[in-house]
This record gives sequence, structure tokens and C-alpha cells, in this order.
Amino acid sequence: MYITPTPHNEAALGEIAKTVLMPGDPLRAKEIADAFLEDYTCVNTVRNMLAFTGTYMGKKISVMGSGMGMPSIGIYSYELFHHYDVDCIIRVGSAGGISKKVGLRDIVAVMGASTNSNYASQFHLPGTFAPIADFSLLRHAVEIAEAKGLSIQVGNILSSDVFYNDLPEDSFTWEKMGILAVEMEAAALYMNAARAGKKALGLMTISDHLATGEALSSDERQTGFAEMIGLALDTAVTME
Ligand SMILES: O=P(O)(O)O[C@H]1O[C@H](CO)[C@@H](O)[C@H]1O
Ligand SMILES: O=c1cc[nH]c(=O)[nH]1
Repeated sequence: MYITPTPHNEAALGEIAKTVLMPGDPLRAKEIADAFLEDYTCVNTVRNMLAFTGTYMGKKISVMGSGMGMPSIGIYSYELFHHYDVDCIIRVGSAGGISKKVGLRDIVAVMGASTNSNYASQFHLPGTFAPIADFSLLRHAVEIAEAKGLSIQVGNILSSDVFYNDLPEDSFTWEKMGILAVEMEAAALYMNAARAGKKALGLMTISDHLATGEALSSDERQTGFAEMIGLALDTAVTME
């Protein structure tokens, strides 16, 4: 049974599309709607976690902020999957490079999301869960990126509960396991999708590199993110 609105989302059932793009920043959701969607309306303003629904290449698409961190995306993605009958969420975020294999502006398609969070404990599993992307979404995104000539890496990332780590060198401990980059939401999104029997994918643009200290300027982030958003939208449309 779908119960809307929720404590965090004032949209009515049907006002949110089956596919939702989720950046961490709700203002980026507005920028995405402005730049990519046609005939869009704002369907949520609760807590300023803005959500917009419009069309892209004739297909109904929503874009909504997730907030930062796993508790936040945990709430919003749960409600989208369970209360709004959303089928597919594509997280579009920034990430800090850990591996030398990734450089600034690269897009990382998140095949697996390792984590230092205990988000999975709620599922009472007799072991360790491996949060992974929906394969069909991942495959389409990689094929489209390659056709567009985008610089894309596919692999495992770290979804971290902390941005400011008291032991910054911890990040590099993950590198020996092939971790490409660090962000703060994908693992919870993938777990919620798995539990709901729905689809999720994370696409990240490398905005800074922990090993080199390099960081994109705000203008460069804008351009880089536009490539990632276009990729996410083209993937969403192809999946229909
Ligand atoms: O750019 P977004 O999507 O917010 O993602 C990254 O940026 C935030 C930290 O600055 C965290 O949410 C992290 O996951
Ligand atoms: O979570 C994040 C996102 C971008 N850059 C980082 O270093 N960490």
C-alpha cells in the first residue's frame, strides 16, 4: 500500500516519476531540472529537499535531492521506493578520488559500494552484504558513456559515514582493496533498492583527489556534472 504524502515528502502519488535522479544537493536538483527537464514542476519543498518532475526526451523523470550521508538518502530513497512506487533511482554525485586509476572529472560508475557504515545491521543478515548496482542500469550506462567518448571507470567505491575522518590515512587502506573513490550515500541506496526489489545505480564525478589534493573549481564541477547528468538521463531513457 502506498501512503503519501510522507513526513518528508509532500508530493502526491503519481507526481513522482518511476525513475528519479538523486544528487546530494537539493539546489543541484533545481539546476538539473532547469538545464535538462521540460515542463517541470516542483513537487516537494519539505525541509527544502527539493524535488522536480518533468520530461526528458518525452519521458517522465523526477530529480530530487538526497541530502548528505546514508541516514538521509536512506529516508528519501525508502519513501520513493515504498511509498511512491519508484522503480529506479540513479544517484548523481561527487566523489573524492582514492585510487591513482581515477583522475579529476572522471565519471565512476559504481559497481559496488563498500562501506564503513552499519546501515546493513537493520536487515539482520547472518553475514556481510555486498551492495551492488543493478546490472542492467550499469551496463546501459557504461555502453552509453563509451559511445559518447566519456572518461568512465567502473568499480568499487567507499560509502563513508564521515567526510572529516580523524585518521585521513584510513582512506588509503581501502585503496589496497581496489577502492576507486569515496562518497557518502551509494551503499545505503543500493541496500534499500535490494530490500525493495528495485533498481539503483550510482554515477560519481571525481571532484577532488585525496592523494594529490587536486580539486575542481566550481565552474569545472558544473561542466563535469553536466556530462554525468546527461549520461544518467540517457541511461534512464534507454531503460524504458
Ligand atoms: O555531491 P554529493 O551528491 O552531495 O556527494 C558527495 O558530496 C557530499 C560531501 O561533500 C556527500 O554527500 C558526498 O557523497
Ligand atoms: O564524500 C566525498 C565527496 C567528495 N569528495 C570527498 O573527498 N568526499
